[in-house]
Amino acid sequence: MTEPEAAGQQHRSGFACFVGRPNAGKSTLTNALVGSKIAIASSKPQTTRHAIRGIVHRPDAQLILIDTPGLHKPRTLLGERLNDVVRATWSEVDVIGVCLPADQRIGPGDTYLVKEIAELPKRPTLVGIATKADLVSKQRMAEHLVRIAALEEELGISWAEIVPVSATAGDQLDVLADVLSGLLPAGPPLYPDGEITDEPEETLVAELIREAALEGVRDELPHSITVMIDEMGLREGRAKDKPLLDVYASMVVERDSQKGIVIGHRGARLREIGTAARKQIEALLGTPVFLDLKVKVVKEWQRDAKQLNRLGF
Ligand SMILES: Nc1nc2c(ncn2[C@@H]2O[C@H](COP(=O)(O)OP(=O)(O)OP(=O)(O)O)[C@@H](O)[C@H]2O)c(=O)[nH]1
Repeated sequence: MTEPEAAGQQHRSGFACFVGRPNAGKSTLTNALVGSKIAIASSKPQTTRHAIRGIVHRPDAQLILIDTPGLHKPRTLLGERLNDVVRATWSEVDVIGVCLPADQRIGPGDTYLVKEIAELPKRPTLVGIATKADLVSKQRMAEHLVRIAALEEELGISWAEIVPVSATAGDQLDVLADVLSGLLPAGPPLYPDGEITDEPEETLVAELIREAALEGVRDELPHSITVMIDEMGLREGRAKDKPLLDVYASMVVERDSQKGIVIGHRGARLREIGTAARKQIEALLGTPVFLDLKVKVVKEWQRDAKQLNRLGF
């Protein structure tokens, strides 16, 4: 008998994702719940085809957090496909946590998202999460919670719970984890303990490079950049205690002008991106890294179905 069974509780397991406007605090919250340790396993998820961001292991529950890209007004084929992925993910999780930052008024961006969720044919359980609690007074938080509650009637949804939380201060994280776990179906753990994320290493590395490339230039390159890992592997002939990981990657942009932005004056930007990405990859994988970064222009890759398939979308 496992511990929770002995205590008369049922073990629960399932999937959740966080949604919210950009900067709502979704990533920070995910990291705070999962913890800083990122273990990479090569096994593919059996129960979902979506990217797993992290797994919260508890004696009484296993909460699997799924990553979704943001929902955008689609202007390109890629935009449409991403939105389809988002909706498919939303329909398959058990719980959606809607992140509504307490330091911002609830606005059209938030209601648009919640309306989209309200219109799903199969709607998961919803939890309202008032993020960034540390940034506001008690009184402002109270008003915010009232506004969140009012969305039920305005948009025709219902919250299973509304939870204020601060990911950075660590306040109420345990309450949120309890609430989310409690809403999962009864079932055994779906992943072995210790397995935190099961994205293939190459996907994570590509994501880190993309993050570094977008740092500071988000407005100039929205969605127009993708990263391909051309080759990745431990360098041969190195002493066991001195491994070096070689990563050859290409950043793919749509236009020559974007290539210029990524490369920067005399290659300064490209060097910055390389250094930032290399540090992140080293931190993630715990191995010194040699990173070779190229920039390629693939004209209009976002509109071209063949290119999209080649780039893995
Ligand atoms: N003070 C405070 N800041 C927070 C908290 N959570 C997130 N932030 C900050 O808010 C900013 C956005 O946080 P993210 O976690 O990146 O937000 P996100 O929703 O994942 O953003 P996108 O990836 O753009 O959708 C970052 O600067 C965080 O440091 C919090 O609980 N308190």
